[in-house]
Amino acid sequence: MDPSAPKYFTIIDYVIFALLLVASMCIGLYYAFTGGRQSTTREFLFADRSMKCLPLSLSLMATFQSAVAVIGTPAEVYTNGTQYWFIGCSYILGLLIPAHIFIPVFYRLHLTSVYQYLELRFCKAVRICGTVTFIFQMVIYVGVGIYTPALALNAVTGFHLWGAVLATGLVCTLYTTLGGLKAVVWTDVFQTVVMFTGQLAVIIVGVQQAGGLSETWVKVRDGGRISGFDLNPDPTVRHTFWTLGVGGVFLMLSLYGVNQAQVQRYLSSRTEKEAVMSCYMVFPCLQVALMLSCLMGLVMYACYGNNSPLEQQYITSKDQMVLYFVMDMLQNFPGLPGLFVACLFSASLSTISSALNSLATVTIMDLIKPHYSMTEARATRISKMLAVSYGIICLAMAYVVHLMKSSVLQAALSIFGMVGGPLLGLFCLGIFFPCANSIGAVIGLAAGLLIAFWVGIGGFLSRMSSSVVPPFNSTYTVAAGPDNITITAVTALIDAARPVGLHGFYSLSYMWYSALNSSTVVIIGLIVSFMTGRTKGDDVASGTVYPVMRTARSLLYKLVEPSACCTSSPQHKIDGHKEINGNVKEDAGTQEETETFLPSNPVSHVEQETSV
Ligand SMILES: CC(C)(CO)[C@@H](O)C(=O)NCCC(=O)O
Ligand code: NA
Repeated sequence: MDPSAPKYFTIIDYVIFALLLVASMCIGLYYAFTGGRQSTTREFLFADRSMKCLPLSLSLMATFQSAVAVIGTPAEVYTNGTQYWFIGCSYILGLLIPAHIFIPVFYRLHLTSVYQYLELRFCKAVRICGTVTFIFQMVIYVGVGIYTPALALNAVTGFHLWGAVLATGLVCTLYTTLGGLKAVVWTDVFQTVVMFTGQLAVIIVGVQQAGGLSETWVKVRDGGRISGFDLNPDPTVRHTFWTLGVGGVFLMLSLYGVNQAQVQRYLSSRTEKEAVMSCYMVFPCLQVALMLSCLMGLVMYACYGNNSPLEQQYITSKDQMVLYFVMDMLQNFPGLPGLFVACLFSASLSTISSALNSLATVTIMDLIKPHYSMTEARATRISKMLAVSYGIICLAMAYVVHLMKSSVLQAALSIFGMVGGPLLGLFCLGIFFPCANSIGAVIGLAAGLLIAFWVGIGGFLSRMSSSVVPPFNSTYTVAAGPDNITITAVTALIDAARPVGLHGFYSLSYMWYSALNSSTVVIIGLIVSFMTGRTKGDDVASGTVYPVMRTARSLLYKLVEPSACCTSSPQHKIDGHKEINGNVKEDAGTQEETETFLPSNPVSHVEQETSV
């Protein structure tokens, strides 16, 4: 069989793919006609604040796990080995910190959007800056998310590119608009199952094709694809333990700590405890997702070795490799290519739907409702119209992404770092530094975004202009053979041309973008705050600052004298009365036992939502 021949779908493949879209639509319709029939913003945007932790954790994982991860990660592991897997280390702190710092602060404030926090802590202007930045980030990201699976499918099977883009965009917009957050979360659960099943099926068949488990292992080991800890401290090396394990923590914080899509899920939990639990349960889910995609890369290597289909010019980019592999290896298994394509689109649908719902939420809660008084029914109608509009905007964005060319994984993670990083810095400035003021916050955010785009775009352009040099430094030796000499030569060349000055700055690993940009916001924010008259402790709305020193002291106290652990709760300061839009609200968190705090009267939440 000619390996360069286009691979075609059988009828079963089309049926499986269609089933995915139909099932997702049905879940949307179900939630459109049950419960409160999506007639309030509380139901449409917050799933009645009644979600349990299991569906939430799967949904939290699915939100930032799109086709980008499903096809980008294996391609990365195929070309550069398993170093990327160390990003899994960053999940520990990247989830513990949100669970114990961000969730308690946000949940107890009964926020309607995470940007409302910025108004409580700083002022309205900071809130709007945060919202606009978020919208910008998510619209670009969704563009990448819609376009990626469609492009891969088109390149490998000849499936109509814009047909696939339109089908995903429209189906997703429809069920998001009809079924609200409940539909978004439950389709996420269903789609996660499809995603894992598809990946697992391909891995199993792939191992079989490669000649069994031990054969697979020997091939990837001999091919140098198993990477050890790379402890090179050089921040310009793309992937090392430090860039992934430490830089990755900041990336994770920007996604799982302060991103509206995720915070909205925490806020829609029945209780704070359930929100914290869901955050904990994301950990194993994310590890499974990471493992499956890394294994897929290894299996692919075991099957093709160094004769990649890219090398043989059957495909034109790294990002088409996974799908080519699936169509190539799974030809004799009718239905499996369809299952994998369903897996790919599941990954993207779950991302797009979360993004559309969160975009509608911030637009109505942060940009529209504070300025116009309106009835609940009208607000819900507008939210639905917003979800549709953002669906269309993101489709348009897919076309813009079509015009850019970059490895999708790096592109997506760079967007998170360049736009999500400064936002993370803004929230950290508010939560950890009581002295920071509004002017500091706005100028800090602006400075963070400026540095982000300077380094991000500078790096992109300088990589473009020097594209003869591979964009990565491989620190392990690739398979022994005559090629070794050229590889050594190239490595020496890279070392000789070790970037200095501005170029050193531009060649910063994209995995550090989040850390760099969030620190810029905090540092500039603090400097400006001190220059313009820092906020005095009493002027900060209570509940908006996390008592770092107090917590540290009580932790220390616990260590020294374990019996005294129950007498001092570190969270005393983040409760009490606080002002929301001029009304002093009773906060249930004033109770001594914050652990047992349950929102006893759900009706009061409705009032708060509509009062904003
Ligand atoms: C963001 C992480 C690292 C963790 O969630 C991972 O899911 C990932 O690499 N995502 C890439 C972006 C995407 O899949 O859309
Ligand atoms: Na997803």
